[in-house]
Amino acid sequence: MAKAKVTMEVGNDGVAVITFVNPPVNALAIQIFAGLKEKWNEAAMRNDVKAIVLTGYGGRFSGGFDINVFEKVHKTDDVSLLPDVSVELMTNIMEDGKKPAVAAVEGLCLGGGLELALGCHARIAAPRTQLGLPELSLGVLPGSGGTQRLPRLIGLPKAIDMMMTSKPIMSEEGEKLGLIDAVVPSKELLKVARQWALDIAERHKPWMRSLHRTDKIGSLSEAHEVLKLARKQVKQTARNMPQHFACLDVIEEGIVHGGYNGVLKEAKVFEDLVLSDTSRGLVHVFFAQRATSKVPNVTDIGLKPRPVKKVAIIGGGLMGSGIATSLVLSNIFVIIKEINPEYLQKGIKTVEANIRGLVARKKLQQDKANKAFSMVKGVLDYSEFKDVDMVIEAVIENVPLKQQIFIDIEKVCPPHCILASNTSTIDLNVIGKKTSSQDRVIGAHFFSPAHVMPLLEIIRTEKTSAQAILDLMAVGKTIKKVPVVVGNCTGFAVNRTFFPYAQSAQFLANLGVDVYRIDAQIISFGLPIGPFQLQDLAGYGVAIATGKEYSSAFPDRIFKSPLLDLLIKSGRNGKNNGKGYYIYKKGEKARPDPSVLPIIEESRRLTNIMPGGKPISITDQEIVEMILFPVVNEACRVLDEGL
Ligand SMILES: C[C@H](O)CC(=O)SCCNC(=O)CCNC(=O)[C@H](O)C(C)(C)COP(=O)(O)OP(=O)(O)OC[C@H]1O[C@@H](n2cnc3c(N)ncnc32)[C@H](O)[C@@H]1OP(=O)(O)O
Repeated sequence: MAKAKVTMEVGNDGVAVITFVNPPVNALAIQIFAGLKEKWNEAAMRNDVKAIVLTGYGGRFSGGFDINVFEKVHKTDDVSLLPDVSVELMTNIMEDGKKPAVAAVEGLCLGGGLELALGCHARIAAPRTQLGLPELSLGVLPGSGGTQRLPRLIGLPKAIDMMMTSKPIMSEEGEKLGLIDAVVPSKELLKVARQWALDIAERHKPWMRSLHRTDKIGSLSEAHEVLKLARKQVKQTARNMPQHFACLDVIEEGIVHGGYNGVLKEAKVFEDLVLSDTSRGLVHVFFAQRATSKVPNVTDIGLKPRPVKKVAIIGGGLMGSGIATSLVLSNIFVIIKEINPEYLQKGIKTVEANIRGLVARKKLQQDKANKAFSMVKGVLDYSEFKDVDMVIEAVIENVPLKQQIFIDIEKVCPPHCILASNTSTIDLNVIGKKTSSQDRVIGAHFFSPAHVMPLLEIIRTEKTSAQAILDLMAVGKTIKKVPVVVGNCTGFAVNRTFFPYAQSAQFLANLGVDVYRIDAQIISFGLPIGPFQLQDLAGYGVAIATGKEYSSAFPDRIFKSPLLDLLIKSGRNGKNNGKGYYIYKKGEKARPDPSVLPIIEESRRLTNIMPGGKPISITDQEIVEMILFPVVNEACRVLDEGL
């Protein structure tokens, strides 16, 4: 990787083009800011420079501030490692400087990158450039004036939405909103930006300082209403996220006391947030997610992923149809095999419903949906398996059935075909035992709903070849999942880590703690639903089947509760039949079902673990710890065993 640097070239037209160079995403490292300051000051001083164009090297403007610096701050607790650029560089030198500056943005323009562009006096973009302020997803807020300048350019509601969701928009939308002054073909980007900068210098175009604008913000009372609504939404969607509330406070400061005061408060709050536990956690997640794409002896031995164009899914149930949906949405041809026309029809209909759901939620355009519909085909036998590149078996968790399927597919598929199973618990060596192709046997564990959840757990055995692992990782990336390669054990890494979660919840319920209180505390801690509602959603059959696997694999740390059996006996099966710990009615929110309480009482009577026969007294904090600490312990075991 080239060393981070900033270059400047002054043309005969009197425009200085300042370029920052730090591939692959031109992250704004400390030396980039130092270089920018130096070059900007030089351009300001030189008589032959009339205007400035700011751009990024290699077709990507910038992926934002260098996140490695956050990591260093987290290790040292030393916030002085953060560059102090918001006021001095971006406001005083750039925005209030004596020469006009135009940002020429392309590819990526995120975080601090967009903030640099906002500090310029106009922005020209190439088509489909991503523009966004994703800082909240790292536990911080935009720290270089973004909280102040973005609302002033595009209005409060849209600016708040972009910051709260951390989702980028495209330059075409940016142009409509007033964030971008013109979208031009990539090859004309610099030419147009240069001319634009000269036009500003000669007063043919307005010299706009974003921080001084007020025209898009509306009246104070309107702004208060927008902020009130935003706070209400955050309470529902991110109630434990300090950065969301802090960001709204900082925006409000600028609305009430002016942009400059907003920038000052922003810088102060930014430092506080960098040191928060939330930021430490989310920055860890950022690097950890990327580290998953580097697997020793797989991604570093010069192998190239082979193309996977056609995939067969065996079983068109909830998982199979969800996986099929993911694949066809990424232009991979899918055949779904079922055992009878009725099941097959149901599977195909589920794929169609999944795709239609995305269109209805405006996440997919109709023409792309039509293309996806055309990529899936249902079959009842193996005759179309002769040219598939991968099979993903997604039938019920039944060892003999899976073994037979693997014997069959080994016979009918081409020799390069990857033989994958979507099992969530069963040992892959057992599944592939009766084949002689164990180097091609691999786990492809998706999470329900498979077309929505990003995680793809890839399970390797000692015999799985590096090529098969690499191919599945590449498919995972193509279908926009986060593929994580793990070792083979009961429950693999994810469910193995989480089995104590349901166990502890059952343990507490049998100790007399109210199940709805437990769910509420876990939600309040930040999980989307609690353990009992999760059981309702997954169905009790799954919990009982997997529970048996864990009992035999880890007998020394199992709590056996009769509650699920009692629930099933009383005709309950969770969301499936509308009756579980909660009542489920179409179109209504799930609500607690008081008639379940005698069944829980019966379970308590049978387990008889309440001290003195009375419910234990426990604080809310202890509930969270009793449920999640065992999960942390199990995660440590998973790491310790090298899985
Ligand atoms: C003061 C400011 O307000 C504060 C900030 O700006 S905070 C930073 C805000 N920016 C962000 O959150 C963007 C983070 N980056 C991303 O979302 C994505 O990397 C991206 C959309 C830019 C590119 O995605 P993609 O092309 O898939 O590449 P991806 O694999 O993620 O990244 C490529 C490499 O660049 C690194 N990288 C990406 N953005 C980075 C950043 N802002 N800082 C440091 N490294 C970064 C990645 O770690 C990865 O490194 P690796 O190859 O060694 O693993």
